[in-house]
Amino acid sequence: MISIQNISKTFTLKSKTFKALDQVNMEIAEGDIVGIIGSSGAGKSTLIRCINLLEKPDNGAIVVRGRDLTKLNASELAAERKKIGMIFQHFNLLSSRTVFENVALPLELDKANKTHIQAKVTELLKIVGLEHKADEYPKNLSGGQKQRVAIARALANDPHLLLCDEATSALDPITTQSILQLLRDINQRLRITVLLITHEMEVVKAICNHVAVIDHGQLVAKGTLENILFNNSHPIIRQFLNTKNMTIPSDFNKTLQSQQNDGLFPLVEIELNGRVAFEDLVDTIYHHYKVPYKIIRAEIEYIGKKNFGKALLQLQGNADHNADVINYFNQHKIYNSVRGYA
Ligand SMILES: Nc1ncnc2c1ncn2[C@@H]1O[C@H](COP(=O)(O)OP(=O)(O)OP(=O)(O)O)[C@@H](O)[C@H]1O
Repeated sequence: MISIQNISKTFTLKSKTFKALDQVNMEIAEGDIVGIIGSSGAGKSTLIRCINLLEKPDNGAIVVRGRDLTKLNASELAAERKKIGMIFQHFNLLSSRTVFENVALPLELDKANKTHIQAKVTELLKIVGLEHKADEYPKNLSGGQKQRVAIARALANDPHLLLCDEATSALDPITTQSILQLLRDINQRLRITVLLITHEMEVVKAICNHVAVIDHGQLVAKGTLENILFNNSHPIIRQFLNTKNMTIPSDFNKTLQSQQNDGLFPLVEIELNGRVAFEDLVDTIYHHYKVPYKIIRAEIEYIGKKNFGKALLQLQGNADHNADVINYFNQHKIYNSVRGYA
């Protein structure tokens, strides 16, 4: 268990002070994969760096497995830090060392013997799928491979916690997915708690079971991914959700009008928030409100047992019945907007 208790951090630059973290409280259970999401400058990196005391918080406690890291002396802190791995956006590998030597570095610093280093590095390179690259130098690796080396290095001292600072931000989408899968695999196989910071909701959705949202140095929301998406009216959360309008297919767009006229039906875009299953929603529209409909587009995903996403529906009932359906959306806090009539 990691308990972040009332952490604040102020930076001073040219006699100006800036509060990067403001009384942040957070509990992280062992085995969780927690995503910390926030805009640029929100304080994500500062928070993650406070957890292993790369930044010393102004006040508050960082309690890791029962010990408050802010109260430890230098050698005690060094010992605790060994059990907290960290990876970075730009990998931070040593270019003059081979893949094997990069991964071996923490073990060498720890004065491990050669036999142990050989066995451990071989095992770690196997976990990250890079046994065949042991003798390569970082310059000959792809971004994804470099991050795998960095992950292997971060695991060298058998950490219980892995901190990931924008670990996939420099990678393309496919490589991002493979690194996220590797992190999930490590979390499950090695029972390592993972804390990752990102500005991408897709990263959070891909692997995190808990989410914390940080804005201007304050924790503005935290909970399971399902809960965060369920209570999605917070402006910062909305900023991270795909709130762009759906594209209306060209056949509908051609005849789209802004006013209701005879023979035209409203195109209603809805945002599913987990309160109503899409299957039940369309069933209600048809059977309860007796409104025929067309599903023009739908981008729906299940997270846990709840569905989220968007759909564009054409309601083909009479004006009163269509209005009843829209009222039903409003009652269930389903964001909706009439995009036009076609
Ligand atoms: N060492 C420092 N000295 C002065 N100000 C700092 C320092 N580190 C961070 N800050 C400031 O603290 C604020 C939070 O920075 P931080 O890097 O934690 O944000 P972030 O959410 O990780 O942003 P990004 O996603 O852009 O990396 C920013 O305004 C930043 O300029």
